[in-house]
Amino acid sequence: MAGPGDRYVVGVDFGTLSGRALVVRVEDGAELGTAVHEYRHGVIESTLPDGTPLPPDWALQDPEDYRDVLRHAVPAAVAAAGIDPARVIGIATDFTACTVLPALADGTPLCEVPELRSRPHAWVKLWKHHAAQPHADRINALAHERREPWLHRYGGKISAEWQFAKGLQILDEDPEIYGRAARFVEAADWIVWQLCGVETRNICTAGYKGIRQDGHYPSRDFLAALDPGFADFVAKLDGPLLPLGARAGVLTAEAAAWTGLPEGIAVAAGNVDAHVTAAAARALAPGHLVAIMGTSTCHVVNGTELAEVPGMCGVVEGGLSPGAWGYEAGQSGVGDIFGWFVDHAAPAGVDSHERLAELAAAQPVGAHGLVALDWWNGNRSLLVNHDLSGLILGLTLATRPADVYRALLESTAYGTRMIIEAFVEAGVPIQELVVAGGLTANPLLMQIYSDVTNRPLSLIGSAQGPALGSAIHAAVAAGAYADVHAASAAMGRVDRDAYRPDPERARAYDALYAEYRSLHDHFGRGGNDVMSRLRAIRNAAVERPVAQIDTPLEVVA
Ligand SMILES: Nc1ncnc2c1ncn2[C@@H]1O[C@H](COP(=O)(O)OP(=O)(O)O)[C@@H](O)[C@H]1O
Ligand SMILES: O=C(CO)[C@H](O)[C@H](O)COP(=O)(O)O
Repeated sequence: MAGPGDRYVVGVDFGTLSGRALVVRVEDGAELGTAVHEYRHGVIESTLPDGTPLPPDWALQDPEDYRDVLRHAVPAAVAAAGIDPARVIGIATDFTACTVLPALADGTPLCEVPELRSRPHAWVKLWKHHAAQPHADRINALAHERREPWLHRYGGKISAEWQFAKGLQILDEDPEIYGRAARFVEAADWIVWQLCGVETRNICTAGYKGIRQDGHYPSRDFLAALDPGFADFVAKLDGPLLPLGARAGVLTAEAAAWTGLPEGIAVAAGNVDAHVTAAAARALAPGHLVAIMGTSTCHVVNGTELAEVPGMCGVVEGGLSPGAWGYEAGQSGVGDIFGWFVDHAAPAGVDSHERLAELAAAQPVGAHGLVALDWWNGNRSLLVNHDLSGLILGLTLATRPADVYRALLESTAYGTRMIIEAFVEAGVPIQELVVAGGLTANPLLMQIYSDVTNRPLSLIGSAQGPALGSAIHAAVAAGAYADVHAASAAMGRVDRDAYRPDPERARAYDALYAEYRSLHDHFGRGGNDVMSRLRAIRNAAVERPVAQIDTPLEVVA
């Protein structure tokens, strides 16, 4: 219940398909009201809103959809909470990342410049835009050749999802758009710019999604060697860099009118949906790995020492919270893979998560005879290759939909186990596994993760982890707490050891995991590059107009 002397903060989580606002009491983190606003354009994958076609592997968004979240979800959350908006003292946001846009010097997205609306490269590139893989390959090859010192901070490879690959793709494919982009800005920072009218950059996206290490981006020399036109790319990225929980500015009159919140309240520095969740799960102490499981999974953990973990997304000082080395790894497809099966493969009658999970839960481990590789959306960690694709091995005439569904759930658990083992082997201790995100609602999935990793699983005590994490950062930015650690202790929630591994199932999974590992290495580490070849064949086929496909008409006749 809201009390008359209470103070509140608002956290806004910008996800892949929607934005959610949450009103939280500063003193104890109580969640008082929430609202979701679906993006009108969702993920723009096959054509721009005006019908301009997009090539394969593209994923764009419309920045106006983000402003609409401020206009709709924030006032609705405040109304649901039944509080007096005048008692809100701060707002903070978190975003998917690397979700990045080219903009004019004043922050206007290039896709909002009328003559540029039909140019695909003028739009926001969503984190899962995977068409920059050739550009990531070029960056990685040159960085290895030149032994660039920052490469090991990214597990030895920069991802096609990150800023430099996406920026280089723009330069390569639409140099005019590249030239018009005075700023190349993470949506995480752009939304803060919209709220407070001041352009800032946050240490988290600059480190993990840009390549900013030890105070520097890659050298001009390196960028010029990639492409002379790319030499000054960093000038588009640089800006006042803020630690997490810092105050970026105050709410402008315009943003106050959008949100219904008081003009002049604190606006926190930008942050990432995954990273901000660690504070909500009270998991900022070293060794508490948080897996934020939804469309994709991000794994974040603080460490006291700097270690190089092959295949991780990155390690950034202060990237998760000030005063520690924050590590990130991830799986690009998790809930999306289960969703694909339900929507496109499961027959009517068993085409719901609930029904498939119920049938799959009745099976002993291994009874389906299947093992799958969870690469439906490429592989972020440990292989960092978005040309990889999915595989299901062991199908027979006896295989039923629930068997495949279970194998897909398990495949993502094996992927997480690979990541945990990579951290531990590289000297980053993992003491606790905490799960957050929408997939915590699937008990079968949670038990499988506990059994496959042979670890107890703690669950975040909130269904709105990222939004609560943002609210915690808003409280710090507003000066209610000395730092993020203190705010997390007072406002975060975790249910410790909610799932425990069963020793027999864990043993059975060890055998299946060994099979997963060997398939993983075979298809992902050069044993057989068939997945890359299939991707190239597909790309050539879809890029060719149908009329040019060589149909052997005489044979058909
Ligand atoms: N009961 C379920 N079991 C497994 N996957 C699910 C279930 N319900 C939804 N999903 C999948 O989870 C994803 C949504 O997760 P969520 O955490 O809500 O979203 P986001 O990652 O965008 O924040 C979708 O990909 C959907 O297909
Ligand atoms: O890369 C990430 C964070 O670093 C996330 O995977 C990305 O932001 C998408 O998150 P979600 O699956 O929750 O929509």
